Formats: sequence, structure tokens, C-alpha cells
Amino acid sequence: MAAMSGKIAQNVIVAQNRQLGSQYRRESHRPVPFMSNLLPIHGGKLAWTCLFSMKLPSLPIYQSGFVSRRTTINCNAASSATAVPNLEKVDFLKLQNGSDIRGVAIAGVEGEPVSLTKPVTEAIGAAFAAWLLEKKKTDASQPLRISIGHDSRISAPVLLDAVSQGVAGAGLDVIQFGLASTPAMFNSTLTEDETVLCPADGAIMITASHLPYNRNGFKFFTNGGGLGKPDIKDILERAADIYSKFTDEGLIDSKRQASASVKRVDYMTLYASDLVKAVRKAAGNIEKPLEGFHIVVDAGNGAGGFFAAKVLEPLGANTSGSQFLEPDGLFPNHIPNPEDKAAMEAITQAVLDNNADLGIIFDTDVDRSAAVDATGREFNRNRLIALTSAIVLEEHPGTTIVTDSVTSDELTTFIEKKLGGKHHRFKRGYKNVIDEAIRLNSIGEESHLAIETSGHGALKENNWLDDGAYLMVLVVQTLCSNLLFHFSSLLELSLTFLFHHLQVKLLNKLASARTSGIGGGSKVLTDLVEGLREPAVAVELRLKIDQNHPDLKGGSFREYGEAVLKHLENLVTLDPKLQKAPVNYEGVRVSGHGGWFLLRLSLHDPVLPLNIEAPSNEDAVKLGLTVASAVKEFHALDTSALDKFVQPS
Ligand SMILES: O=P(O)(O)OC[C@H]1O[C@H](O)[C@H](O)[C@@H](O)[C@@H]1O
Repeated sequence: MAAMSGKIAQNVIVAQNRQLGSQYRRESHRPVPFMSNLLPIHGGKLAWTCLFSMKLPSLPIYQSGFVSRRTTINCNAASSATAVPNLEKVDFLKLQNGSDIRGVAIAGVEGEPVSLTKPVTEAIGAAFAAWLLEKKKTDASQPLRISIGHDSRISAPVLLDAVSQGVAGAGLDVIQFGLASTPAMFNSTLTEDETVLCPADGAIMITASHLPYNRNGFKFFTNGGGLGKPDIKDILERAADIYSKFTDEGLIDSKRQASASVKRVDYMTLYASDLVKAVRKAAGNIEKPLEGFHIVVDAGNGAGGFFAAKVLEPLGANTSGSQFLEPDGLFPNHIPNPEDKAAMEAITQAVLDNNADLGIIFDTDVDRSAAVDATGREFNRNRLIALTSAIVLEEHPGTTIVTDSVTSDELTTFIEKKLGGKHHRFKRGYKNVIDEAIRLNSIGEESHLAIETSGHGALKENNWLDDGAYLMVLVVQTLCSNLLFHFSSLLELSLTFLFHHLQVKLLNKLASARTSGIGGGSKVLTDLVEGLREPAVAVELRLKIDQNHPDLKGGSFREYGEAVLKHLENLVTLDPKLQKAPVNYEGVRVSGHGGWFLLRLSLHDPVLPLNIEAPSNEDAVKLGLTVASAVKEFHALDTSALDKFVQPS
């Protein structure tokens, strides 16, 4: 990778306590400026002007088997995450959300007490460090380094402070990136560039994706990819153990010394410039392949604002009219989520108001994306999958496209009849679809694309990395591909530029069409999904399970949800107008009345999401009534949205 201009922005003050006293003690800390002004943290609410402090040695040494040094880090400000004599009991395993950790980080929302406290977060940082040390089987002479980035959430600075303490307290070096995207964090484990202290041995992204402002969480990466469920469970078990010893002075080991460091680097500038180079290369080494294109970006006040100024503009695109690029963790404009109706309306309006060729929208941490064409037609959900499938199937005829469970029957027809591919509808969850595609390849079934209606997408050529921005690169490459797009160079670059791959792919498509003089705007993209039939009605209703309701009888919401699904399944078999999907991996999926519905358990919330698609409102209501009659005896379920939907208008 090329050297970046920003270089290392700063060394946060690191006091290396090589000669600690014989007692583990809570040192006093002299506040030292955090020097955030040296980092381009995109302004906005997270451009910390405050002083920020870390008091690392306030915790006992973690995991005595591997920690050989102790660290004192003085930044300035927020209080130490530690020195809490009577810590609350915490069920760490409840923080697991599939292959992520998620919790509540901001108090004030009724019924949602803070679960990601500073000590909990610090324990999680220490646990990841312990896990990584064990995985890498390193000798302690070379400290491992962990990169840490975050999205725009207002809890980010506090969690960054705490998780950094956990990592550095375990003797590992911390490299803070500031505001970053999830894909960039993974990429930092692959980047070979000492000016940004990469490759990192492990990476942590502080994010709760599109969830509300009060939540936050962690995603973890090594150069092997994102950690899976068993690893997350392992880390949480270690964290619980570390946490339980926080007040245990018996852990003190006088012989240990500390020399871990916390540094800050401007990684995102390097990362963005590498994406720019990727598109240029794929476009035949043209400096500004997007010249003449007007592309508006909506980052929803998440971390994706960089895509306009640092990727599209250097490529020649006009990005005027782009909106919500400034990070603001209260998300005042709309939820940063390409699945959200208001979010899609906002980017569509921006495209129309600006007569733009294309609109691009990201989620908070930029691993999901969607596009809007020049006519205001949305490329999200099934349409985005159809578009990406068309591009991938051009390159890999006959390949299997793995999707999540809420994709439409029409998408199957489109992929199989129009594009000649195979549609494998699997489970919800980006990790589920990616793992399934990898599994298929391992048993000899070729699959090049795993993609969710949520906008998460991963390509085999991109090492199965889940990257919304790379998806949009695919679009733009498509636009410029007819004359200039070289697949071999895309392949080569995509092995290097693992993230933002899908966005970049879409950008390429756009640029190639322009160069070859095919129509204006983004017609080339619209043409690619020609033939995808779409239902007149497509709704998702989310039925919440009240976890405190006596109907749960002390059981979990999952057990309750499973009971609802079983009951629905039994009812469906009694109705001759309905057919259960012959192959189904999640929930109850049923065809009938010209459409289908799927009721399933949410991956992480006490919710049963219900998707209904039908050729008319009347048919959709009929399907809805089937579900309504099945759930009416389940009093812990909030069925108000469904009741409203099936009500005669
Ligand atoms: O099951 P749901 O509540 O609809 O949420 C499902 C979503 O959960 C998380 O956000 C995952 O990152 C997504 O990959 C998944 O699509």
C-alpha cells in the first residue's frame, strides 16, 4: 500500500513503567492532552476537543499466564474505567449477539439499563487481548498490536477509553483510528504499512450498527476475518472471569512491568486513497473516471461521510447535495440503515432534488449500503441483490447466490430464470450467509456472492469480507466498465482492497457505461435488473415479545418465540390454501394467495419479524390474518402492528 500523507498523527502519551513497585497499586495520573486536533475526526459531535484520560493500571493484571508488562497511559479526561470496589453482577453471555457483542451504553431509555459499563468494556478489551495472545502464541518480546475504531455513537469516546485500557492493561499495544468503518478495521489487519502501524494483529470496531443511539457494541477481527460465535462466547467468558477479579488484590504480581502503548493514526485517509486507486486501476488507470457523474451520498450521520470527499471526489464525481455526512451519534435525520423506509426516502429525495446520476447510502459503520438510480428507483433489499447478482453472474455464470431468508420468490425467479444462476435462500444474518457460501464452496458448489436484504454483501473475490462500500464500488465499476473495466485488475485490486468493495464495484459499473456512451445517469444499472418482478405489497412488521410478561413463565423470549412459531406451523398445515416452503432454514415461511409470508425470531431482539409480500393489499391481508389468528393467544406478543395491518380500511 502506498504511503499516506497523514502518517502517524500522534503518540498518545505513554508512560512506560518499567520499574513498578512491589505492590500492584492504583497510580495517580497526570492529565495529558489527547491531541485530538491532529486527527481529522470529521468534525461533528465526535471531534473531541475535550481532554481524555486513561488510567490504565487501575486494574489488576489480567490473565496472569501471559501478561508480562504493565502500562501506564495518560491521556486526559474521562475517569478511569476501574477502581470500582463493588462491581455489579453482570451476565456477560447476554451481551453476545451472534458474532458481535451488543449492549446498552447510554442510560435514559426506559427498560434498557446500561449493560456496557466502563468496567465491563475494559474487561472485554482485556479478554480480547487474552484471546488474541493465545491464538497468536506470541512470545512477549514483540507486543501484539490491536487497532481500535468506532462509529459516530455518543458513547464511543467512553468505550474507546475503557476498551483501550483493557487491551493495554494486558500488555498489548493500542492503535486508535478514531472514526472508522467496520470494513476498514478488518482491513487494518491486512495493510502492510508501518506508517500507520499496520498490520494490526487484531482489530476492534466499536459499533452497534444501525441500532438506536443508546446501544453500542464490539466487532472483532484478525487477518483471518471477523470472529465467529464460538470465539465471541470464549471472549465473553474470559471477560466475565477478568471482571470477577477486578477487585481481587491477590492477582497482583510485583514482577510484571508495563510497556504497552496507545497511539493514534489517521488510517481512514490511507484506506480511502487505496479505494480511489482501486477504482482508477479498474477503470484503466484513468485519473478521474467519474468525471461528469453527479453522485450524492447519505451517511445518515454515521461513519460513512468520508466516501464523498475522500473517494468519489478524487475520482472526479460531483457530490454536491450529499447529506448527513457529519458524524452525529444521536442520528437526528434518520436511522442510518438502508433497510429503513425514511432513510431510503431521504436519499431518493436527494437524488431527485439534485438531478443526480446516483445516490449512495450507508449504515452507521459502513458495512451495509444501498443505491438509488437517477429516476429515484431504490436499489436496496431484493433489487440490490438482483443488481449485484447480475454483475457477479456476468463474471461467474451459473454461480450460486446465497441470500438471507427474507428475500422474495421473484428474486429466485430472476436469479435462476433470467440470470441463469442458482439462488440459495438461507438464514438472516450477514455472518450466516457468508459462512454458508464458504461452506458451499468447500463442498464443491461454487458461490461468489453472499448478500442480505439488509445491504450486507460479501464477495468470494474479496475474501468474503462484508463491506457495503465495496458493493458500491462494484456499481461504479459497472458504469465505467464497457470500455475500460478490466476484470483481472479488479480481481487483483479486490484482493488488496477488501472493504468498500461492493460500493466500489457498483461505481465501476457506472463509470464504464459513461465512458462507453451508454445512456446517461445510472440507466445501465436499471437495465441490469430489468425483469425482476416486484410485489405490489411488501411489508415487515416487528412483533415485540414482552420479556417481563407472566406468559413467559420464567422462560426465555426465544423459547416463547419458538412456541409461537410451532403453533403457526401447525395452523398452516390445516389450511389447504397455504403451502409451507419445502426448503426453509429459519422460521415459518408460507406461500399462498399469490404471495408469501415469513415469521421468524429476530437474531438479537425479543422480536418476531413478519415479512409479507403479495400481489395486492387484499392478498397481503389474507396472509396477515393467518398469522394474526395464530398469535392471538400469545399475550406477551405485541401484535398491534399486525392488528392494524389486517384491519379493514
Ligand atoms: O433479525 P433482525 O432483527 O431482523 O436483524 C437481523 C440483522 O441483525 C444484525 O444487524 C446483523 O448484523 C444483520 O446481518 C442482520 O440482518
